[in-house]
Amino acid sequence: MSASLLHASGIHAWYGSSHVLHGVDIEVKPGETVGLLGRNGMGKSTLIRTLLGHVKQREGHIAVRGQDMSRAAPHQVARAGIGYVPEGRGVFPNLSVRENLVMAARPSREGRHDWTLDRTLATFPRLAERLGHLGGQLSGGEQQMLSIGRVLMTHPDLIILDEATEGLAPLIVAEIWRVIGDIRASGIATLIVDRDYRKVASQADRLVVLQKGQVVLAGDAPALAGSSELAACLGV
Ligand SMILES: Nc1ncnc2c1ncn2[C@@H]1O[C@H](COP(=O)(O)OP(=O)(O)OP(=O)(O)O)[C@@H](O)[C@H]1O
Repeated sequence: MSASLLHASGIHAWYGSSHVLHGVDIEVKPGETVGLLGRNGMGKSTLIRTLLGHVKQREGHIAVRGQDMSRAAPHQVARAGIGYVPEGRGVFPNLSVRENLVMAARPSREGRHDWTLDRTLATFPRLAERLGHLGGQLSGGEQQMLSIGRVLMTHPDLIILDEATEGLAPLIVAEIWRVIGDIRASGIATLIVDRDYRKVASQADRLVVLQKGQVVLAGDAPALAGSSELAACLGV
């Protein structure tokens, strides 16, 4: 078994007195695609934000490549090679597309810098056509692409995508999934939350399903996709 890229165990998280995660275990191996599923409000975003260091009221153990990150701040997790495409995007509205991309750029921990501006623009031809536009002038889909492009230019080993296709038109959704496929093919691991559970199940190597802040089902995606167990957990 290959070593973990991200390994979290016994994760608890709270918002004030509200106890949201109850001892979650999750692992992502190098290059692996893990789909995180669950109905609304089951704790997916909270788990992601806890792994990234955004939720301060937390317990449990988080390691990146074996290094303890249980109490790490978000910038330390990012520096360790964990990229995040947040729900609701996260581009600078007053900077141009080029500035948004170039500002984010940094080599990987080992000094790789293969995700150049040119490669990123080749991945997102729409952004290439809008290099001088301000982030705030872009459509929702273009902002999402810019958000993913910014993360790629940080050379992460893992990209966490939280609802990357939410609220977008079908053609744009298809383009985002194409890019997610390219990202996976390039060897970057992904942790994906998306409402389209069938799509997630068809793209992922493994699935983890949350219910009320606990893992209720986990396993190989091909075995779980289309299973009655998965349907029961998701209430579909
Ligand atoms: N900032 C917050 N403060 C207080 N409670 C919160 C906060 N964010 C989320 N919650 C609550 O925590 C629980 C888990 O929410 P979370 O957003 O993690 O679920 P989710 O599975 O990502 O759902 P969704 O798909 O609706 O985003 C919910 O009960 C939600 O109301």
